[in-house]
Formats: sequence, C-alpha cells, structure tokens
Amino acid sequence: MLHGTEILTTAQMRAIESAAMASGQVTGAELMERAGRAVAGQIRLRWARPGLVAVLCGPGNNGGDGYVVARLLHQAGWQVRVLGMENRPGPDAARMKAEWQALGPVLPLTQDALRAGPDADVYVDAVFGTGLTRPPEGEIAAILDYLGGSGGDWAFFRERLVAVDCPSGLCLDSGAFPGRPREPGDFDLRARLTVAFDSPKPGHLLERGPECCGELVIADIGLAAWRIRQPNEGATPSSITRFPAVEALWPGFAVPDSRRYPMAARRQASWLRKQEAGSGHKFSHGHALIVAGGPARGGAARLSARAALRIGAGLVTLAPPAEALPEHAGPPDALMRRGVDDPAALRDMLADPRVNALCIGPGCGVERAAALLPAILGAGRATVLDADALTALSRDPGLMALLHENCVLTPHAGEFGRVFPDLAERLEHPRPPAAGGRDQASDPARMARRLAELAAYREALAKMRGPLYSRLDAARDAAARCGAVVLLKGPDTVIAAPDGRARIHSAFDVPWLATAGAGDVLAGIIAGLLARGLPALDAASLGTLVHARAARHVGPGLIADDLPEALPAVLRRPGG
Ligand SMILES: NC(=O)C1=CN([C@@H]2O[C@H](COP(=O)(O)OP(=O)(O)OC[C@H]3O[C@@H](n4cnc5c(N)ncnc54)[C@H](O)[C@@H]3O)[C@@H](O)[C@H]2O)[C@@H](O)CC1
Ligand SMILES: Nc1ncnc2c1ncn2[C@@H]1O[C@H](COP(=O)(O)OP(=O)(O)O)[C@@H](O)[C@H]1O
Ligand SMILES: [K+]
Repeated sequence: MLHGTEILTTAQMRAIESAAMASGQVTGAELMERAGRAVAGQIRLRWARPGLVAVLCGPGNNGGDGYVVARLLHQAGWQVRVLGMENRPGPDAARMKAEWQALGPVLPLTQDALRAGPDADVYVDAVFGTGLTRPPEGEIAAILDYLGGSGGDWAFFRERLVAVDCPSGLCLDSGAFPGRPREPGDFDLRARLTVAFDSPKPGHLLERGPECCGELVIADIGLAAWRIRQPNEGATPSSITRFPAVEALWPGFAVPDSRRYPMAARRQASWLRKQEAGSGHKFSHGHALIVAGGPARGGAARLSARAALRIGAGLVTLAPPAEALPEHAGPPDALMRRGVDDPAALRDMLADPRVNALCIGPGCGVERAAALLPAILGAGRATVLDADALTALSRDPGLMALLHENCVLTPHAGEFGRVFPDLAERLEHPRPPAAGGRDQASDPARMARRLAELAAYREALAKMRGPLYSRLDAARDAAARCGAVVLLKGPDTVIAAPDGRARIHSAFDVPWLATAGAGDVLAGIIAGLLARGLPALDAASLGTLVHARAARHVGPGLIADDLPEALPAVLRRPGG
C-alpha cells in the first residue's frame, strides 16, 4: 500500500540528463540507445511473435528513441515501416536516424503515408515527448488525430499504440493536451502502453495522463547517480536535479524496485496498526474534536467522526450545538458528544491540551464555521478544514491569515475555485464547442463537424505557448500562499505543503469513490491521523491512500458509510 516513487518535472528531467552528460560518464546517444532498448523490450514482452510495426518519429530526441526502436525490432525479425519528419534532428537523433537509414527508408510522417501502408500490429508513437512546446499543428496534428480515432476506428489504434515517454501532444507537466479542451476529447491520443524513462512526470498522473498513457512502465536508463536526494540543499539551480520534491503515492504502475520506499511501508504499516512497542494508552493516540452543524445536518460530521475513530484516534468527540445533541444519540457508542454553541464553549474544550486535532466543515453550516474558526485557528492545533469551513474561509481574508502549517485544507475543484479563484482561473481554459460521446464517432458528418470545430479551437488557442499550468502548480501555489497543506481532491488528488513538497495520488481506478459523503470520511481520516501525531503533509497523504484503499476494498456500489467500516480490513492488510 505504501509504495511511493519520486516524480520529476520535465525541467528536472532535462537538468538531470544534462548533468549526466556533462559528467562525461554517459553520452546522449547511450541514453537514447537505452531508452529505445527499453521500449523495444516492452513491445517484445507483449507481442511474443514478430509482426509489422509502424514507427512514427518526430523531430527531436523522442524521434531519436523511435529510430532505435525501429532498428532493434528490425534486428529481432519485425517488419518495420518508419515514418519520420523532414526537420533536422539533434546530433544523437540524427545518428540514430542514419543508423536506421542503413536498414530501411524513412517515409514522410503524413496521414496519407500512414494510411497507404497495411494495418500494423503495433504503432510506435515517438513524435513528441518532454520537448513539446506548443500544440501540434497541420499535418502532425492531423496524423495524431487520426491515431486518436478521427478515422473512425479509435479502438483499433488504442489496442496497438505504444507511446515513447507519452502519447504525443500530452504535456508531461500538466497531463493536459495544449491546444485542446482540458476535458476528455473525441480524438485524444490514447495509448495501450507508455514507456517513460527514469521517473514518472506529473503529466503521467494528472488529468488526461492516466487514461491516455494506458499501462505505464517506468524504465531505468541509469540516471540514478545524478538524482540523489539531498533535501537540505536549498533552491540553488543545481538542486533542481537533487531534490525531487514531488512523490507519487500508490502509483499503480511498474516502477523499478530501486525507486520504491519499502522501509517506510513497513514502518507505517505497523504504526497504523498500533503494533509498535510502547504504543501506550488511549490518550497517547490523541483526541480528535469533530465540529458538527445544527439540527438535521449532523450526518456529514458523524461520518467524519466514525472515520477518525476507525483510523485509530484514541478519543473522538463530536461537537454539535446543544440543541442538535439528541440527534446524535445513536451509535457508535465509542463516540463522545459535547454541545458547543459558541466560541466561548469551544475555547473551554480546547483548554484541555489533550484535544490535539480538529475537523471543521462537514455539515457545519457556513455561519457556524465562520463563527468558530477564529477560536479554532487561534488555538494553533492540527486542524482539517473542509466543505463549509472552506466557504467561510473564502469569504473572510482575516480567517485566511490565521491558517498555519498544521492546517490541512481539503477542497474539491469547486471549493478550490472559491478559496483561490485566481489560481483556479489559470487552470481553466476556454470551453470547447459542445462535445458528444465517442459512440457517435463513426458518423462521418459529425466527424467532419468535430474536426472543423477542433481546428477552429486550435486556431483560437494558437497563441498559447509553453507548459500548461497544472493542478500540481495550483496546489503548490495555494499552499505557499496560505501557509497550510492543501489537498486538491479528485481522481488525481494533489497534496502540497507550503515548502513545495507535494504528492500526487492517482485513484482513477475507483470512480465509485465519487459519492456523497466520501469527502467527509476523508476529512475524518486525516483528523484521526493528525490526532495520532502525524505531521500535516503525512496525515493528508496517508489519509488519501487509506481512503482510496477502503474504496477499492468495498468496490462498486460503495456508499460513504461503507468507508469507515472498511478501514479495519484495510489496516489488516496495509501492504496488500
Ligand atoms: N530525459 C532523458 O533523460 C532522455 C530523454 N530521451 C528522449 O528525449 C525526449 C525529449 O527530447 P527533446 O527535448 O528533443 O524533445 P521532443 O523530441 O519531445 O520534441 C522536441 C522537438 O519537437 C519540436 N516541437 C515541439 N513541439 C512541437 C509542435 N507542437 N510542433 C512541431 N514541433 C514541435 C521542438 O522544436 C523540437 O525540435 C524525451 O521525451 C525522451 O523520449 C531519451 O532519448 C533518453 C534520455
Ligand atoms: N472520479 C473519481 N475517482 C476517484 N476518486 C474520486 C473521483 N472524484 C472524486 N474522488 C474522490 O472522492 C472524494 C469526494 O469528495 P468530495 O468531493 O468532497 O465529496 P463530498 O463533499 O460529497 O463528500 C474525494 O476524496 C475525491 O478525491
Ligand atoms: K511520444
């Protein structure tokens, strides 16, 4: 469960590659050979018998990798068609292209050339990788659209497409396709398999990345020596290669063993189960206070409280206004209740230093949250702010100023937009023309209309340059601004601390987690972990992992009430 791996932004990857080459211990051509060998190897693992492969090579080093794949598959008995671009590649890619040309021709990289050939068993997409600087245009855009299904048969290519580093056109920093709507599009290039090098990039895990990359394999190409973790080195230019501050939690893809965290996994598993020596009495596991709302609104906070109990907080107290107390008389009996009507009553409770973690927001009501937040934040205790507490925060800059590093904000996209409207705005793109379902993709008239709309859309966005602003950027900027941990929820949850450390958690495999109340449970789990003494970033990260694992354990049909009840099973097998 607790495997993690480091993620590198494309800038970090380039810096590490340059550092490796500058050392004189490895050349660019050697790295390219290793990259191409890794891709060819993965293809041969999956297609046991040599067949026909079409290799599409772009103008840069991604294309260079493609020429290596072409040569190695040819040597392995495959029939190889290579389509390449006119542009002059760099020296390493030029060399790989020349080596291929000693074996076979390079056809033009056009839709016509591709369609003129027989159907291939495998299509290798080596057009663009980390060097994408702008939306693909013209003939390249057309061929990528064709591979994405504009010819009507997207499933055909989806089965056969192997992407080198990423499906071409995907921005590996954001997981979005520059020049396209951020929502899923009809002709987004979707690969069966993506082989990436050294480390996953944010774009493999965010937004469109997980779906469009298909199965993701991270290949070790021998750059470990230039990727040493030295977190204390500060933000000097060279430290960009040395401090991969972003990690993937539960990556769900093949990572070389050397890139995992087995020790941390073992330690956290026994810690979660309270199996460590001297784990003490109930107060040593903390006391979480869950603020609840007025009459008829208490369900959300009860979900949080149940979750805090199940994740192992020593004591959990639910604090609704006194008039709502009777509603909370039912189970669980393990839960304590205490009426809290106003800030003075809350301060009274917080006079007990053993109350070491709070959760406010689920079912709380915005006014009540606004009234209680100054007392809560002023106490300086570890605090989860969710739902109504986030809305209250968005309305009062004075409250924002009270946030501190032991706070965890857990907004979904809508709440994030309320609290950080300018950052959310940067993530937004102009809306695409109305999109239909893929099932209509074989209607030729509709297809022509969609292509025309897409061309107009591209034209409108043609001025856009450079890497896209990502959910990772947004969460980091938000955390830095408010001085607290920000957990931006979604199937690609991003968790960021004010110092820039960040974690990405992919939960694209549990869409049934998007159900009413799931967020309340997450808030409670994190509050419980805070009560047990985890620092804010770790509590948010581990909480997110455990939450998704509980959803996996229950499966489709899940309702939020099931999540706390699934926690014992998850804790029994935290490594499973
Ligand atoms: N980072 C590493 O350590 C390694 C990287 N390698 C490969 O190198 C790739 C990166 O190579 P590059 O930096 O050359 O970048 P790419 O090969 O991804 O693309 C850059 C080229 O495409 C052009 N370009 C970018 N966007 C375009 C657009 N929309 N339309 C037309 N042309 C466009 C650029 O001007 C440049 O010529 C990686 O993705 C990977 O496949 C491997 O060869 C080995 C090691
Ligand atoms: N498509 C999805 N796949 C997996 N998890 C998702 C998806 N959409 C949302 N989630 C997760 O489900 C939970 C929903 O929380 P939230 O939006 O706050 O719902 P609520 O307010 O109803 O509790 C979050 O943990 C979020 O990360
Ligand atoms: K590619």
